[in-house]
Amino acid sequence: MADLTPTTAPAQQSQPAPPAGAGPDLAALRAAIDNIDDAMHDLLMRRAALAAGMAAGRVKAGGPTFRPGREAAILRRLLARHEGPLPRPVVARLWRDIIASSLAQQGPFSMAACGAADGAAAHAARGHFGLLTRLTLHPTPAGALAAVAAGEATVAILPAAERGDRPAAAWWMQMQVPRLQVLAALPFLAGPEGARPEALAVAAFRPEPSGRDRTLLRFAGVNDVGRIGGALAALGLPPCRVIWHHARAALAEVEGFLDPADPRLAALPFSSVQVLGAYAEPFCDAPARPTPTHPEEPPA
Ligand SMILES: C=C(O[C@@H]1C=C(C(=O)O)C=C[C@H]1O)C(=O)O
Repeated sequence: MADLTPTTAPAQQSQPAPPAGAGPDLAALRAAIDNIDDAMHDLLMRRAALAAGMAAGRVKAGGPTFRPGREAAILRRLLARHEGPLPRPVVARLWRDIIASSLAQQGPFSMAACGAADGAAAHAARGHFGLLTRLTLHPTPAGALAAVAAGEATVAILPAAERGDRPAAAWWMQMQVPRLQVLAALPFLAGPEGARPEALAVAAFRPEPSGRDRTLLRFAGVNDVGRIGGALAALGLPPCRVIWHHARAALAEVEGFLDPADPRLAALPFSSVQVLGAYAEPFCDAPARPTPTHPEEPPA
């Protein structure tokens, strides 16, 4: 691990003199912060060069540059090891911006969200892919999906499906699969346990597992939606959630990353079951453990 202990060596010789009254401790701490900033900046430049090199060197062999499963695994690892006063949402914010910039290093990347600029989908899109990623707004989810299908945007950001959505809002019923797939849920850092994703990202390629995933299954022509949960559970796929629509369609969310060729799907007693995609299970936030500044008092 890098030695980040405060040193008195200034990072730059041209620092302004500390204000009158500021003691040597303040100057030493500021010098330590300057050294850390330089070290972080060096590492960020090295990271960006590696990401840019992946695209330039065709390491990805023409496959998609956007790999949400890998992104989720990175954030999950960092959030799990995180401690101290820096809030976890800040860690997620910083890395989402770093990753969004590395996507931009690797080729064109843009988003199509439905709704208004201050709407939920645009907010989730900006939160996940940063302020600098190109965003186009579409009046309907179908418009955002059409932009991705036409290659005008890399990902569509759509509100997460809810029971009782009007037909025009229930985009999952019409989405063209397998060409389009759900491959991420936003935000990755969820609120307290049980919080649902605000939005889903859809693109024209297959999702990849992140290690902890959920798969979305679309059922069409369903006469008795009440049978879906039991039928899935009987095959070892108990759904976390089933939502349905009066047009005899249902959307079930199951634990794990399911391959569309998984034989259990063909064994389901429904005429049409399709994998709509999968996403990394969001990380549930818990208060960061504070770093003790004093040795703990022994119990009385
Ligand atoms: C660097 C990569 O490309 C993208 C950027 C990532 C990053 O900045 O860590 C991770 C996954 C990809 O979406 C990669 O595939 O590893």
